[in-house]
Amino acid sequence: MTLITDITLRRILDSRGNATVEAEVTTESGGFGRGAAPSGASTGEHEAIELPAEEAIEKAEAEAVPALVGEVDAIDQRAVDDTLHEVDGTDDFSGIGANSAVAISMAAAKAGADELGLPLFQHLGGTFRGDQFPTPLGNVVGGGEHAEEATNIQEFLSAPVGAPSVTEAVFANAQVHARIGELLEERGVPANKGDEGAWAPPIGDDEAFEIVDQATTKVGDELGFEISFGLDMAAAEMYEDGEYVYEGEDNRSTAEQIDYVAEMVDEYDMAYVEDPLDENDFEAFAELTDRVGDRTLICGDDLYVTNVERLQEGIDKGSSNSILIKPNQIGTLSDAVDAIELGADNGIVSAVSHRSGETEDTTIAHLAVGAAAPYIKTGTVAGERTAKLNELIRIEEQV
Ligand SMILES: C=C(OP(=O)(O)O)C(=O)O
Ligand SMILES: [Mg+2]
Repeated sequence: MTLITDITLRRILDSRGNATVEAEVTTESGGFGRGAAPSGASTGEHEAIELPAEEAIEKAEAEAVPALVGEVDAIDQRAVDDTLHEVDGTDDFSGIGANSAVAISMAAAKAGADELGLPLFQHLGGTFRGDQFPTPLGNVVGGGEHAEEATNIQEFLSAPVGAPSVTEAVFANAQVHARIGELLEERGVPANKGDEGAWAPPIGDDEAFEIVDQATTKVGDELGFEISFGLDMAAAEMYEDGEYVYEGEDNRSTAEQIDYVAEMVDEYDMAYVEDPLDENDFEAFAELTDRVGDRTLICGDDLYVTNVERLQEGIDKGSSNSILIKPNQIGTLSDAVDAIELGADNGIVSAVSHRSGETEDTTIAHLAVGAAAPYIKTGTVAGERTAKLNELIRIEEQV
């Protein structure tokens, strides 16, 4: 037994400058772990509830800390996460806040790993994990809820599917990002950056497709392996009164949206499309997956919110062949792993993901390796993004 002996919660800054929750967990024999909650901007309607940081801390200090300290073994991640659910008493973590829950869950996992003297990915995944690395999906151009006056589509993602190692894939995405900067400059397009460090140029989606295609092809040719690309359309954010609203273009009906995405998949041979349709439209997702799911990944983020019940509905309806995994959408690492495993048992490919508001926390890099997720989406260049990417490079060196 290695009981948790202390939990400290505090407010720290996230990458947008907002307050978020950081947790520190200490165990009986000196194990220590620290975890911090990320925060989304284009959040799904069905996500677990993030409370204002101060309130989440107060509630967790009153309810969760006394139930964990001196009571639960830090190595037993299921027991930690079950306790968080019990004391919260709701099905969406609105009692203590999903931000407090996920920070404690991640800090306890790290304390457990420290206690065992194991890297976190191995504590999470077990002895036989650590030999499969995710392909990093790198946000290189974007707009939507992540940047003003930029593309309608939230994220254009470099996808180095042919990279021989995760290290080479990480560097490839950085090179694509740099190449896009040059292309924008050549075109005289002034480009700021969005919340995740992707270029946020004032151009239409069509031009962004062209530029990203050009950059991924060029860098892929230079490096000698395939770099495809993909999208996060975050379509729930565009969906108003039964139509997908595109600034500067005609709106699209659901049928037109499906046609548009299917055409773009084939025109650009895209590897991945996240949230192409509204977060409640399991049926439209299924129609699109039926059309193009044999040649690309159709991924549900806001559709599933890392929730096994929603994922089961998607499996039953054939809505997608991929799921995005965000631990803070559901509140604990155990719930996130359950979603990855339910997906894997049903041929659904997982992509473990950051949020647009992030911290230096690197847990998701370990989660992706420990759970053998085929993809990770965690940005390309900004410091809170490279924290995870650099951790993947270190993990690859260790195994
Ligand atoms: C990372 C994303 O953005 P956010 O964290 O704002 O939901 C996303 O939509 O996949
Ligand atoms: Mg998304």
